[in-house]
Amino acid sequence: MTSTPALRQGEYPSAAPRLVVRTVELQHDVQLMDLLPRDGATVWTRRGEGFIGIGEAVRFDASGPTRFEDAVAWWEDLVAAAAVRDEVSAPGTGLVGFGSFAFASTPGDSSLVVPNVVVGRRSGKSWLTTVAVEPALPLVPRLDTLAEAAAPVERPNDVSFADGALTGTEWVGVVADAVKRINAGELDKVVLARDLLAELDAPLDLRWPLNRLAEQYPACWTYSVRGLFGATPEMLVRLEDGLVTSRVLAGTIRRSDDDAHDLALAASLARSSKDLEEHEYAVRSVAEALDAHCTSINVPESPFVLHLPNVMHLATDIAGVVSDDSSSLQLAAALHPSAAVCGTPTPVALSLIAELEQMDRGRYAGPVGWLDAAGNGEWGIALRCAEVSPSDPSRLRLFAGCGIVADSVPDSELAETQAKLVPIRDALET
Ligand SMILES: C=C(O[C@@H]1C=C(C(=O)O)C=C[C@H]1O)C(=O)O
Repeated sequence: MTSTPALRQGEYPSAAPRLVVRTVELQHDVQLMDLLPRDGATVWTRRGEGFIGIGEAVRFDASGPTRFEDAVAWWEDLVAAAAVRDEVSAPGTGLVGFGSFAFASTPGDSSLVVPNVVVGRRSGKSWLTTVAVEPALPLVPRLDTLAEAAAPVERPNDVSFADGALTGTEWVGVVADAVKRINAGELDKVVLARDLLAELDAPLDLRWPLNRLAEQYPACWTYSVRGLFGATPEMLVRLEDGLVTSRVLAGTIRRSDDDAHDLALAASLARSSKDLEEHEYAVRSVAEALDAHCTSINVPESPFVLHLPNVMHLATDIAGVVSDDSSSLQLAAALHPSAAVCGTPTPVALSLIAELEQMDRGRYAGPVGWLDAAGNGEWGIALRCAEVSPSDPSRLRLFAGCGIVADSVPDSELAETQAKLVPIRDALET
């Protein structure tokens, strides 16, 4: 498969590379995760549907405050120049890009990738898209050769975890500082995160945690883009044929091992004024940002409780009809950072995060997802994730954070981060 060197912001020639793209329907059903090669792939999947992407036809790397608009401009040029033969013509067929964006404007490290091969599956239909950079022609792989390339999955042998930027105790102190600043009237809500380091005795075979996450967290979107992988329960924005939806989460309670007790916990979460307040900030930030791009937004009056195997969240599904020609990536840019991962007011929360967390979030809590040439796409928030070190594939950083409001109890917030780290820790260990 051919691949071109990655282009950086400001480096790409004014004439975008001309891609030759071909999508064909597959006559038999596929198991996406069975097609993943050992040496990494792009993944976006939920309940067996979605995509896997192999190789890299072109990639755009961006950073800084203009990372989204630069990626949007690059994508528009790419779409305008591409020669596409699409025999399926549905959202996610033809030219598709996969992206992962840094949470913060600095230092930042964001990418949009077009794989050489994309296999997609949706509503019982499967398709294969191949991409080449002219003058090369797309190599149409046989799926059985892809499956053969998928060598047996290697299970991690030995994993050890260590504190990241701060110890648990130090982080509790930081949360206590944030509560004081909230009570002093500086801001209403801030989302504080911490990182954990993982070291394996050999380079990680990403297929191992990806398979675990997809199996164990079917309500979440399992993703992997350039070494950032996880299973997120939060959909920042989905755009399909003009209809926009968003799943906002904020307000969390840990699950017990007892289903009856969990029901009582879910009821207490739905009544908790602290969690409802935290949730309201997040819903409002998304609804206000979408309002500028939509007509007839529907925001349910009260949240429902989303049950995941490790935690339960207050959740609100917002829907609207887009009134301008924004693509899903432009909407994601408009919504980021929502108060679910940043706080209220946004600029104050952003600077408090930079001051208190003492770490670079990287692409954690940034948008991760895909878009097609028509602008359709899905952008989740990169949560419940780990980032593989680009220089050493046996080292990873894991992340988790919590919304802090006036009534937050620092020790409970630490316990909440531990519960949120369970999916990714288990996926590396079991
Ligand atoms: C920040 C994270 O999660 C976010 C914060 C939540 C909360 O504070 O209750 C809940 C879901 C997410 O919006 C994370 O998982 O790292």
